[in-house]
Amino acid sequence: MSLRGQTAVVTGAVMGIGRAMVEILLQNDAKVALLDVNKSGGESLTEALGKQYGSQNVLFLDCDVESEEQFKAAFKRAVDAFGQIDIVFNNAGILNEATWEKTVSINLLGVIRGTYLALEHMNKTHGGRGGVIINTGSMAGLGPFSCCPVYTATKHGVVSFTRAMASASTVSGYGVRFNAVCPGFVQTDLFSNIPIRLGQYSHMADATAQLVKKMGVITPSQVAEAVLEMVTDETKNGEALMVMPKGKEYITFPNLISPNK
Ligand SMILES: NC(=O)C1=CN([C@@H]2O[C@H](COP(=O)(O)OP(=O)(O)OC[C@H]3O[C@@H](n4cnc5c(N)ncnc54)[C@H](O)[C@@H]3O)[C@@H](O)[C@H]2O)C=CC1
Ligand SMILES: CC/C=C\C[C@H](O)C(=O)/C=C/C=C/C=C\C=C\[C@@H](O)C/C=C\CCC(=O)O
Repeated sequence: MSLRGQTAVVTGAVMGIGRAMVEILLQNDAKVALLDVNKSGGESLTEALGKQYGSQNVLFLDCDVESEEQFKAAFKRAVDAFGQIDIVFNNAGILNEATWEKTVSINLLGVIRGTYLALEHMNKTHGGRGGVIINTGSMAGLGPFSCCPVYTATKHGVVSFTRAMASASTVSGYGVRFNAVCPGFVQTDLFSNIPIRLGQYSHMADATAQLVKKMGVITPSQVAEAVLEMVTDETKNGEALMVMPKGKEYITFPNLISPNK
């Protein structure tokens, strides 16, 4: 499906899953703003992408998702350059159980901040034209992952926030769909030096390596394809899509109000 005429904002866009998403969006004719803290990497990537897809279709914005001021300015610059925002991929995240407050700040607060700032431009009840917001959760957002409790908590938060926002949007008429992507292990930079990232849980690194061996590892492009499905399929709202080597699966959550349904 062509996304011609649509504009996307991707956080954590320079490497890994974010970078794969940027490429698939450009391949499908969207204009893309890349937000990241990696300024030099972002500038050189954007120059290369500009040569391939047209420099008018790609924009790098130096932005730390922990900073309200930088994030707000980045959305404004994206709107100034492209006219509107239709697609937001709140993807920036880290895994570090030692600096756990930073993990919460980037992985959860960054997603909430990105969502609220995006709504200022997209919300139909405030003059926006609607769209879709995809947040990066994880399989660690669906079940407990004992080697990284804080990372697990942030990803559960992302999944729950996304589902609640989907309901809030429907009830309130925002015209914005919300979905979460929940990958298993993905071959990226984040998936390196695991013992150090686990901090006080580094003694669980061997058990984690066994889990990785059992589950297998996917590529960033496989995740990007799953995200694209939730971007383009207008029936998808409030979904959590798990992505693993054996395939994709939309998660069914228990109905807590009418448990027998
Ligand atoms: N790699 C994996 O196995 C999995 C990763 N995820 C999630 O996917 C998302 C992306 O992770 P990866 O691509 O694996 O990581 P990565 O480390 O390859 O890329 C992360 C990108 O985010 C940027 N970034 C980091 N902090 C930032 C900040 N404060 N503001 C803006 N940009 C920032 C980095 O510069 C980098 O470009 C994260 O939310 C992660 O939790 C989810 C499931 C599995
Ligand atoms: C060490 C963490 C490596 C990468 C983190 C990556 O960012 C990520 O999010 C990967 C998640 C992969 C999760 C895979 C399976 C998770 C399963 C759990 O939800 C429950 C299953 C088993 C529990 C085993 C345990 O360690 O407690």
